[in-house]
Amino acid sequence: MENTFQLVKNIIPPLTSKKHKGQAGRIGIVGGCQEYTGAPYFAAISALKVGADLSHVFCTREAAPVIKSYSPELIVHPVLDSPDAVHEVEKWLPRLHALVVGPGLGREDALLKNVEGILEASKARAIPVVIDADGLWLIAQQPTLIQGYRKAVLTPNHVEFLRLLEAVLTDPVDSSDRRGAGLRLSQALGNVTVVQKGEQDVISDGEQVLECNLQGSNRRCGGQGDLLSGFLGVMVQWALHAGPEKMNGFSPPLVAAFGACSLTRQCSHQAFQKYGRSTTTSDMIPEIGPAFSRLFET
Ligand SMILES: NC(=O)C1=CN([C@@H]2O[C@H](COP(=O)(O)OP(=O)(O)OC[C@H]3O[C@@H](n4cnc5c(N)ncnc54)[C@H](O)[C@@H]3O)[C@@H](O)[C@H]2O)[C@@H](O)CC1
Ligand SMILES: Nc1ncnc2c1ncn2[C@@H]1O[C@H](COP(=O)(O)OP(=O)(O)OP(=O)(O)O)[C@@H](O)[C@H]1O
Ligand SMILES: [Mg+2]
Repeated sequence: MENTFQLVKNIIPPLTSKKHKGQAGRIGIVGGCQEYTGAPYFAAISALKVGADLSHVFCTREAAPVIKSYSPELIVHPVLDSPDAVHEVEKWLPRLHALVVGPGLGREDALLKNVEGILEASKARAIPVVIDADGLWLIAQQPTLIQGYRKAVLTPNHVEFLRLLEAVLTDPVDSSDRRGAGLRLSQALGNVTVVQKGEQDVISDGEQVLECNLQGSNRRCGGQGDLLSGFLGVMVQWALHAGPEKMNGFSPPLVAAFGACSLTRQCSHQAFQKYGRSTTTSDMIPEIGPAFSRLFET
């Protein structure tokens, strides 16, 4: 794993006085509905805390005031359930470096239809997309939406991964062979990167497999995956910007995913050392800076 940490270090843009606001990352989160406001908040704040300059949330009308009230740092657009949602998001796309689609999105048909349009518009502009949570529900219904799009990264948990396997692979596959199953799924999706979260995170782009088994914690409180998706939104565009020559033969999304997984686990580890059983995802947020320094700035 040591060498892979070096690859992540190579993609981190230096902090210098020569840059203007926005150059380290402008990220959009697509998600947030009546039931779920925490998930898009976690994804959006983690993007900022890892180093993005601006973090936008595109959510439903009802969810917006709630998400805004969590943080003055987020830019919140209450557009996702509007009749022209796709256009409302599309007009921001030229100003965004990456999208994270799914945290707290819910599964309402009308919203998923809008997200379909947003994904098509993002692909047309070659914008990297991280797809998580209910975004993966949509992909399981319609895998062709991201088929062959190498700037897409999927971040399924255990259940979401099994759902994708079932939807995408025609032959039976032994899901207990996590490396083999991840490789097969990625290949079947045309080399979309797949991050299988779990006791070890298994990451594959259909050609290679990386595993992240950095010590995390035994707390499984909700929201940790949302933090991961926000980190990845930022890191995937850092990695693509750094270019393949800095990757030692790995693809940029693979290196970015390894970085995001490591950082999530390190934050979980540090928060658990302080709060033990009472650790929640909110306790991981103040750990982002120290965890990042520890892993990538030493
Ligand atoms: N504070 C919030 O607003 C949060 C909202 N969330 C949102 O909640 C929505 C549903 O996400 P879920 O992740 O619950 O997905 P699902 O609704 O597909 O539920 C998966 C279920 O499987 C269970 N499960 C997880 N790991 C398992 C394992 N290894 N073996 C067996 N069962 C397992 C979970 O407890 C969960 O009940 C998404 O929109 C998500 O973003 C979550 O991100 C958590 C935090
Ligand atoms: N058994 C485990 N041991 C150690 N770390 C784990 C374990 N399971 C998951 N993780 C870590 O927890 C983080 C979130 O993964 P998880 O599977 O809980 O995602 P999720 O269910 O999508 O979370 P969320 O509640 O945000 O939707 C990842 O960094 C993953 O590495
Ligand atoms: Mg999740």
